[in-house]
Amino acid sequence: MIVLDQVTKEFKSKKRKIIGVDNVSLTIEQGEIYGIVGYSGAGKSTLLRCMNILERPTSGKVFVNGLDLMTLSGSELRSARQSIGMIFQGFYLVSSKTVYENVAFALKAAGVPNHKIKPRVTRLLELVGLSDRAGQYPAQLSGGQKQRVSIARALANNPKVLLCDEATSALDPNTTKSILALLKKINHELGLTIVIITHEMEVVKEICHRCAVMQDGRVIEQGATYDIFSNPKEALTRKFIETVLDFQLPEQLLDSIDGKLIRLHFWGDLAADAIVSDMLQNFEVRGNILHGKVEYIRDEPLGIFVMEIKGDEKVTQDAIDYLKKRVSKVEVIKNG
Ligand SMILES: Nc1ncnc2c1ncn2[C@@H]1O[C@H](COP(=O)(O)OP(=O)(O)OP(=O)(O)O)[C@@H](O)[C@H]1O
Repeated sequence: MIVLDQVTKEFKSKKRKIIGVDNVSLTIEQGEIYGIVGYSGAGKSTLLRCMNILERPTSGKVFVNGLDLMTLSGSELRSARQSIGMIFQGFYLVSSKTVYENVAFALKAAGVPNHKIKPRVTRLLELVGLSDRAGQYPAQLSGGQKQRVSIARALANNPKVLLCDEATSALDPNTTKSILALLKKINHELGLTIVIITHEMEVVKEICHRCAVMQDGRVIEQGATYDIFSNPKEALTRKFIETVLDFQLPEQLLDSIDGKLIRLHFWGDLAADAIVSDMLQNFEVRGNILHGKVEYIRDEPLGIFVMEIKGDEKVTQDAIDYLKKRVSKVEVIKNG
């Protein structure tokens, strides 16, 4: 479990003071995958680095697994960091060492006796799907494979927490998916708490149980990923969501619509088609579905349909009221 209590990080240069993280309080539960999303400069990296005191907060408290990290001495902090693994966008593998040696190095540095190193590295390479690459050098690996080595290295000393700094940002979409699947597996099998910072909402949608949105050093919105996707409160959150769930209709089509245009949200397992066809049978209106899609947030369905309804004003309103009682959310986008 990670608790950040009113954490602020200021950077001072001769000329000015920059606030990287501004009074952030967050609780990340043991065993969850937590995403922190924001544009470049929002303070994500700084916040993540405050979680293992690679960046020492100017004020506030940081607790990881019950330890108050700000009060630890240098050597206590080094030992506490063994239970906090970290991976990066740039992998940071040692190019002159093989895959096996890169992982073994983390164990040697932690003082693990030699006879325990080989079985441990073998198990870790198996876990990340690289058993057949042990003797290869980083230059012989793809980006996804390099990230797998860095995950094995980060897990070497059995951490309870894994911090991921834009871990998939340098990878193509398919490789990103396979690395996210690996992180999901590790979270599930080892019960590891995973914190991911990213500017890609797709990453959050795919694997995060909960997430926070950052802007100008502050957390402006946080919650369960499904709630954030289905009912975002802040304009910036909506903007991030639109990068994944794009329901914009072409201007030309919008101009040609003379009925009422509505957007229907179906949360969970509501049967969208059945509800819409019931409405059309019960009310004398014509309906035309212009856009309809079911997306999966982690593994939970979220359906969004955009439709035009035409008919007598009163009957149309009754039809919309009928829908409001049956679907999760109805928005009138254009009044016609
Ligand atoms: N060492 C530093 N010295 C001075 N300013 C810094 C330092 N590190 C970060 N900052 C500033 O703090 C703010 C937050 O930066 P940070 O790197 O945490 O943002 P980010 O959301 O991770 O962005 P990116 O994805 O581009 O890394 C920025 O204004 C940045 O310029």
